[in-house]
Amino acid sequence: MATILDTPIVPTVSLADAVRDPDGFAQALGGSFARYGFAIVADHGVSPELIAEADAKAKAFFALPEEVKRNYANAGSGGQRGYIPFGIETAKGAKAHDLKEFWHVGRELPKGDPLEAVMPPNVWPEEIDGFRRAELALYDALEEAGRRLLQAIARYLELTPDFFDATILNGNSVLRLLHYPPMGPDGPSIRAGAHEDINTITLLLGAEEAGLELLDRDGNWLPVQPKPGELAINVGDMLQRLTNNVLRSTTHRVLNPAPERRGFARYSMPFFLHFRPDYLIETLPGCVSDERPNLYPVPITAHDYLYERLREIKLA
Ligand SMILES: O=C(O)CCC(=O)C(=O)O
Ligand SMILES: [Fe+2]
Repeated sequence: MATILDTPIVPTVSLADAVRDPDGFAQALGGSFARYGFAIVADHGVSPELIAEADAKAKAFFALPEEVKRNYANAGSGGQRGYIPFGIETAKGAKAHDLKEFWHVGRELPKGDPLEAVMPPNVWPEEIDGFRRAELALYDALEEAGRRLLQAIARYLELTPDFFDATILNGNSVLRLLHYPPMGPDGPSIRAGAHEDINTITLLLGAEEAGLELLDRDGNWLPVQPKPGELAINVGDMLQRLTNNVLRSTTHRVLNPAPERRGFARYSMPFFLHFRPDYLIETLPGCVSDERPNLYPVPITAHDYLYERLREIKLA
């Protein structure tokens, strides 16, 4: 049988180019969002050692017995911190829950910080040595990569390049460590139902195991196939709203792979980059015109918007 060589549909862009040719990179990134609603980014500055360490600690946690993991299910924080067991998150409007368990890491705040009112404290599994250090290091590195990507997005939108820096300072960003267990050959076909992300942009690591698909502007489901270590980036609802849908929040889902890979678990690590809670999401004037009237005339803070949406996916 002839081998079909898979050429990834969404092309890879290199964040290293942002230093050499900031405008060229901004156009490449923005063009990928315009065409696919996703971008794949190499040379993002998050070191392979850091990724491997964070991944190993997450896997060690998920390998713990269910009753131990449940000690970290932190019902009081609206699903924003600690362990979220199987059977909770349900894509908006979907009947079946997703086949995944996950862990949420949030921002570490100095004691007494006023933001404690809206950002619950982190919890840490005491069974896994070095978990806290590894996950916080990845959180910081992904936040910095996200800031650099937003500088390119600002250029693409013809804003000053540092426009987003202040909007994400102390943002309510969340690192999600995900585990989808292996399935039998006859298992269900969907690992995570079709959804959009709520936040500003998402930086996803660990999507090299097949299954992630995006819904493109023509209504086709296309595979997202980053190579190991590359980041898959998508725009979330908050940036869609701010840009009056110039940048679209792309629907995506995770399918169970072909039967021969069904016996493998999927571990992925999306970083949901958020605006700071008091940032007022008010349509950018440059994204409104006669042909594109303002779809969101009433502004909303990032915090209020987040909680509206978390209730819809049964996390709050
Ligand atoms: O597992 C993945 O690769 C994607 C996860 C995802 O889309 C999400 O958790 O929002
Ligand atoms: Fe997602």
